[in-house]
Amino acid sequence: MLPAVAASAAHVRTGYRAAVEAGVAERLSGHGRPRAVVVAGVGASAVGGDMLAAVAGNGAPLPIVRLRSYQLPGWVGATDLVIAVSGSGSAEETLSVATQAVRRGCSLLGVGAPHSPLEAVATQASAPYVAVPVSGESRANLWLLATPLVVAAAGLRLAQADADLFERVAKSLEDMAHRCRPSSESFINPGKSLAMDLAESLPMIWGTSSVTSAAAYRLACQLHTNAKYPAIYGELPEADHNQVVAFDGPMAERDIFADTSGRALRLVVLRDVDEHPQVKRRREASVRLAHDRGVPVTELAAEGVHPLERMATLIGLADYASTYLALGYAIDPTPVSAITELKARISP
Ligand SMILES: O=P(O)(O)OC[C@H]1O[C@@H](O)[C@@H](O)[C@@H](O)[C@@H]1O
Repeated sequence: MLPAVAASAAHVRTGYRAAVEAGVAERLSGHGRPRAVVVAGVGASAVGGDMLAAVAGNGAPLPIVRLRSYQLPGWVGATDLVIAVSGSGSAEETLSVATQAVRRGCSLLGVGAPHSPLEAVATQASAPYVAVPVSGESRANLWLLATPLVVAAAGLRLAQADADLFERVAKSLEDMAHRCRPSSESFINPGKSLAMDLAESLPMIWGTSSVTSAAAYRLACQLHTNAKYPAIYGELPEADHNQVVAFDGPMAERDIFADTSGRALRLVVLRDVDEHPQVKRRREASVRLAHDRGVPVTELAAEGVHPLERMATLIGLADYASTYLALGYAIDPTPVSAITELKARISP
């Protein structure tokens, strides 16, 4: 998994080139804006939808809906764009949605493995398809799958994203890869030190904007799949209306992992420069509340100007930390046997 994480910068460059070669921006800008954009995908392939929505931001002139299931909502029709993303090109939920989109006459854009069932659906519908050279698990190819979606957002004029931006993002992921390289010791390696913070804890991971919430969800999912580890995802302000009460609960009072004193619960807050002023106040107050109750807190700040750069700093770190946490527990980060077994159990 570590080599795949280290390849993130290369994946941004390859994903960008693939999207440009497939003419994504031109093909999407040629039709005028759709009424709504639906991004369909599950697991790691769905994260690009969160990233697209975050780069488009709150001021987006149309709804951007993330769909992580089988059925296209009834309101979706011919004036809408459905973007179907699947690393393998064969996730049943995504294929089901892509097929319904074609049947309803929606515009379709596919992103995923070449020569896959998803490519066949797109090709048969004469829809654009960005074939990216996915190798192994989709989560190890996030940037190959997500970068074309940001190119699509730029094509739809939902975000500013040019070649320079993708190069800056690639450089920032390279920088993270250097700082998190295996030979670098924990005290200067942010990936290892975050893994040490998370170890022996039940992390409650909060985003404070669409940018850092996308990264928070990615961190939680990477903890599950790489480290086979539980985590609770939340975002402010919503988490202040429910999850915050866990600061007073049993997980905050004792360490379920050991007989030693200490606390299981840990609050992990992913900060952003672009927070609603009330969310900023809520974040500061929540962190103080956690401190007052002795709940340990890890605060991480997204760095950069463009939302994609800010997501890259946190996602790059999340990918390393989750892999180092797995390795710290002597767990192989790559296999996901529970998912494989589950798929086998429901296969006809
Ligand atoms: O990413 P695709 O291939 O669409 O598959 C969807 C998801 O399937 C799951 O069961 C896992 O394997 C995920 O890593 C993957 O993202």
